[in-house]
Amino acid sequence: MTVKTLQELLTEGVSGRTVLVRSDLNVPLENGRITDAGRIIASAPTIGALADAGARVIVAAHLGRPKGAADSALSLAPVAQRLGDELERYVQLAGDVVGQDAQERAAGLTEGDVLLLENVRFESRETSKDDAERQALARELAALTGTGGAFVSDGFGVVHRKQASVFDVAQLLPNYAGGLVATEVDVLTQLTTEAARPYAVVLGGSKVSDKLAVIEALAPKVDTLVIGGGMCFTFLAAEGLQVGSSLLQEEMIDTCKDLLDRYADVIHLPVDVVAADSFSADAQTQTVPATGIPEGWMGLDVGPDSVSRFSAVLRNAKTIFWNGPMGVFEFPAFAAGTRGVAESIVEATSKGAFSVVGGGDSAAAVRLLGLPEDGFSHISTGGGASLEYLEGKELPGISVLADDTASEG
Ligand SMILES: Nc1ncnc2c1ncn2[C@@H]1O[C@H](COP(=O)(O)OP(=O)(O)OP(=O)(O)O)[C@@H](O)[C@H]1O
Ligand SMILES: O=C(O)[C@H](O)COP(=O)(O)O
Repeated sequence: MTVKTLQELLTEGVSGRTVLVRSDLNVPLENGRITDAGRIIASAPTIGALADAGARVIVAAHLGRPKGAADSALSLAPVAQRLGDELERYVQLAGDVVGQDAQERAAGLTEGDVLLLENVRFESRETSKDDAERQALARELAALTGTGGAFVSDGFGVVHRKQASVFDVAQLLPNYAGGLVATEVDVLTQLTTEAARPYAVVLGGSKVSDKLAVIEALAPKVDTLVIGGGMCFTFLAAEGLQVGSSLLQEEMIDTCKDLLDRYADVIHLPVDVVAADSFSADAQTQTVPATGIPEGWMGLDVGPDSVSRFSAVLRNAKTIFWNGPMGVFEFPAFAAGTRGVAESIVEATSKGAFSVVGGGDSAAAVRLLGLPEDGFSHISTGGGASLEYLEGKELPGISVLADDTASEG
């Protein structure tokens, strides 16, 4: 498998060529303001290196999940501005994805210019299940690069999606792995091939259904699997406990029961929870044992005893992968579990452990809670993508890079 790197493209020379870069600039927004620019900051070096080398750079990216039509609330305008600040150069924003404005702007680019296309998911063909529809959009994206064009895949957070700007376009242009994708793959490979023991995985977040496959894949390979966040209540219910009105995926209870039977020694669940009488920042709260969540109350964070137990294991781990917050960290009253677990991971890292944070929300939690980013060995830009990589699934946006027919043609 030959995957060409950004460095190889730069060595070939990009001056005067148009390079299409797929980045993951899907950042959280609140009232149109970016609350965490991590993905923009991580994407800037590849775009900057190409622009500095004289390429005409066109960036394709998505924001949120628009329904295949323009939606002003999901415009990339704030992202273009922030990316420009990061690159210290003007980033133009096209008014569409492959329409007249994008075409005219692409044709007018000069060396070192950066053009961000409007949210690529405003085009319904981007996410279409119909190969022909996606390929048609991919042809229009590739056409923006004109003669001598190239494609750089740098949106690690989206490489698990078989979408036009991630997968199909890579088959139409000489393709290269961007610096961010290369780094992410290198780091995650260390977790799958040479993890030092004890190896602990911490999973939280809200959807147990999304993470069951990764639990199934990782449980036999790790020493400890800590489960917190909204997903722990389906496991607690599988142990026969009452979980009040906590998040519960009833259809998953049997599967969780089966996992608990098979991996009883590996899986660690909370022993206490911070319960609330409503899902709000100023709810009434009480800390209760996991065996005694009152009717009508919902667990919104793991409790202090759970944090102590989780921390005792995590402090001694040599490899740690963490995906998903332990509680509703966005509300200060329910942030202590996430903070406590994160601090133990930082402590383990300072003693030599290799730690990776994967997941948009977990990475945002690290920054929003003011934890030191350099306290972790690596903060991945990919949530679903890093989980699917660890599950051993094929990632379309990576495997397509091995198909270098376009580069040889
Ligand atoms: N006990 C809980 N009840 C309800 N929601 C919770 C609970 N604990 C955590 N959450 C919510 O889970 C959300 C994060 O879940 P998610 O599974 O999306 O995390 P992630 O994998 O880090 O993110 P991403 O999928 O964006 O990469 C947060 O918004 C948090 O508030
Ligand atoms: O936020 C993410 O995990 C990536 O940007 C992918 O977004 P998606 O889950 O909407 O495809």
